[in-house]
Amino acid sequence: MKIVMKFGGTSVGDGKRIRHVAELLKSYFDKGNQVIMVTSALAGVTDGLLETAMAACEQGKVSMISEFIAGLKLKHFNAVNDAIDNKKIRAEVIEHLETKIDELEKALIGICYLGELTSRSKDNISSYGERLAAPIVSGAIRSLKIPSKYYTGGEAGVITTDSFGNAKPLPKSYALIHERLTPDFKTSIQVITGFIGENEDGNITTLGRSGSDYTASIIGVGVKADEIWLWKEVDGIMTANPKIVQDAQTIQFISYQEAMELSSLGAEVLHPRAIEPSMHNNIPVRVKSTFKPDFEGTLVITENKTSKNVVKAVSMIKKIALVNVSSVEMVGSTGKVARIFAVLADKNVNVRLISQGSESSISFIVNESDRVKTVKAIKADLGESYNVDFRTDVAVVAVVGAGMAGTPGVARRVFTALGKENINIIMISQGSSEYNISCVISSECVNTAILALHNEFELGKK
Ligand SMILES: Nc1ncnc2c1ncn2[C@@H]1O[C@H](COP(=O)(O)OP(=O)(O)O)[C@@H](O)[C@H]1O
Ligand SMILES: N[C@@H](CC(=O)OP(=O)(O)O)C(=O)O
Repeated sequence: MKIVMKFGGTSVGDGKRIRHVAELLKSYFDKGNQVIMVTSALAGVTDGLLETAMAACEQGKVSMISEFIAGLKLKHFNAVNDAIDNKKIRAEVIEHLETKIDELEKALIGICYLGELTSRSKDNISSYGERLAAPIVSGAIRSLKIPSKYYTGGEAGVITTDSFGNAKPLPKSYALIHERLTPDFKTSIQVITGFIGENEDGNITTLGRSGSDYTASIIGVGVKADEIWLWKEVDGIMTANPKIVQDAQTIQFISYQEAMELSSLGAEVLHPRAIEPSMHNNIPVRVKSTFKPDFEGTLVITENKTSKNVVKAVSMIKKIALVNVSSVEMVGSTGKVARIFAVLADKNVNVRLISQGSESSISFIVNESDRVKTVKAIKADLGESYNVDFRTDVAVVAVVGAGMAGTPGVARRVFTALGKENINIIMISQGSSEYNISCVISSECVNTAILALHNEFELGKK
């Protein structure tokens, strides 16, 4: 079988875990599978890079950069020592990392002096997490006597749009990936950096936070994989975030559509766009635990195998703002709502849920970090006769499942379960697919709400 396997940041969190990942890859390769690996950065590294770049821009302290670089070196050199036995390979990898880390240090010092951090330089800096991880993983595989090469996303053929921080692959990527990766497919395990691509001018771009899942899907389509496996720290896609609901269960089968809805409604287990390329090419996606390789996890496929559950999972979105726009000018006139969303699209604001209560008002959810930009943009474009305000003390809870379509009474059960816990529903939204019902509630109640909905739809242990 031809399998693209992606390992997340926790799975490659340190040298011991990388060694475990290399052994896992070898075991599948030895069984006669053709395996390509997509790696994330070591856990916490992307956050550290972005925080340091922001601090460099705002505070301009070069001393702070030396401290960060020392920590980064230690983390990666320790990982090399724990993951790779072969001394020659170790030395090669360390030498490569030294060069890359020096390059990164210079870039960060440049940001200090310039006091400027463009979205292009932000992508360049944040790409180092994966660019430091890939040589270690590839070295660990070679140390197990399996040939391996590593590539950045761009080198592998992931050529993207220019939208730094949120880039999408250009259609030509798929043929390029095929051309570049196929020759060595059978004889080696190739390691590709997740999360990053390259625009047509050769600048590094990123596919959005947690974008390595998306890379795996893109590479899977390019090499015409039989399956794409996303290895995680959890047992698959579960009925709720297992960190919040203790008796959350692994969902054995889920459709592409349901998985997409679930991830866009806050289940951090998948990047929201990760499923799209696989879905269009009908490639099954398996979500598995690195710590329990024999457990099957979740299979994401076209046809949803029948499930007696109307609702498959519950999810939540935090760190959001609820924006309300109202004006009498909206009553009986056309194009005003379109204009609001056109303004937001122009400012790159992602609108996550929408609800129109009456002709004179509309409410929607944006990421908390976009709240001020949103209000300013609407006021600037539509004028002072528009009343725009926001609140940030809110969260979204959602129930997701294809079985909801055409099944009466689901909304009643959602509202009753929340009502029993005295939770006030501020806004409701349901897509016409009827695959989800989402409610905006006070953020203090979010965990209680998730538990109440998980119980109401009997998603826990039977
Ligand atoms: N419905 C869900 N099922 C499984 N995990 C979930 C769900 N909702 C949120 N999560 C969280 O998603 C994370 C996924 O695992 P992780 O190994 O961190 O993935 P990655 O490193 O690929 O981003 C876990 O931390 C888990 O708590
Ligand atoms: N390292 C990137 C990309 C990624 O996908 O990471 P992870 O697989 O650990 O979510 C990030 O932190 O956003």
